[in-house]
Amino acid sequence: MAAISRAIRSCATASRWNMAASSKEVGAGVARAAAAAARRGRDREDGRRVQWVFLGCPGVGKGTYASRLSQMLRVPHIATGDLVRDTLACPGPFSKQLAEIVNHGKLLSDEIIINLLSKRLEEGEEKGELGFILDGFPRTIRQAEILEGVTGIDLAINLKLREEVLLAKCLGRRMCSQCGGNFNVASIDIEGENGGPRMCMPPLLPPPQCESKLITRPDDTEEVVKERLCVYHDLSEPVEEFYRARGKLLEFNLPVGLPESWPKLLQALNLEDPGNERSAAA
Ligand SMILES: Nc1ncnc2c1ncn2[C@@H]1O[C@H](COP(=O)(O)OP(=O)(O)O)[C@@H](O)[C@H]1O
Repeated sequence: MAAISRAIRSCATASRWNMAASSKEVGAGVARAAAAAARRGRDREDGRRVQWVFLGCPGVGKGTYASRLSQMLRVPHIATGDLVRDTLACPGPFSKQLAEIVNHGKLLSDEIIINLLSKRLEEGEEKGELGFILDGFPRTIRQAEILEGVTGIDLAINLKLREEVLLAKCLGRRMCSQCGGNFNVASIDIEGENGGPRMCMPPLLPPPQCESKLITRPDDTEEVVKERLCVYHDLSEPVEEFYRARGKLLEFNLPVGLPESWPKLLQALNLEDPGNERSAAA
């Protein structure tokens, strides 16, 4: 990890990322890569843990699924959006400058985001962390090239959901300012596409003690979410192709809510639900 964070930082600052390394692993089967990586993640004898990235539009649920998988596979869940929000919470000219960009739905420069990520990886390394699930990084081709040049990514999981659902989910997001819990007040019930089943997602409401303390992210307004979706299509969607060309992309269309999607995602990743493992062992 120390080597990775140092290398990422030096690539970013000196603009010397290794593009040659990026074409090495073309052809690895997605399912095989997923299964092998998952086995590594669950094998304590093997020093190597999974190194996965989550791709997908704002509001698709990257944070929810990345966080669940990271607990299951015992690797840190590193969300660059969280690193940015921690920085914004520290008052000063730098956070003011960042807020101007983030609250307009734009991406921060590759240099800024890579510095934040390198710092987080260094801190993790000091604590003995192994492997990672990145959420919200890479978001540009340049970020993907830098990452590929310094370490192997086993798998890129690309979550997909219809655009009108993404917008509703972002607008419904709430956080408790006291306990930090994440909720969603949106109640989604829309016609299926091409005669498919209706899409229903019930709200995830806060407990009574959090109700009066709910806050909304300043970048979760309709105008800014629409801008973030445009930025995703322009700058981040090409990253999907980057991993597809290397045989590392797992596309996953989220069926409906979490209870239905989670077991299907585990199935796509060749992972056993720990709940089922427990019942099998009993
Ligand atoms: N990899 C990145 N590159 C550039 N900017 C980033 C990156 N990750 C996060 N940010 C900034 O932080 C904001 C919030 O990120 P995140 O919580 O991941 O948003 P989203 O809900 O849109 O996926 C982004 O809109 C962007 O301004």
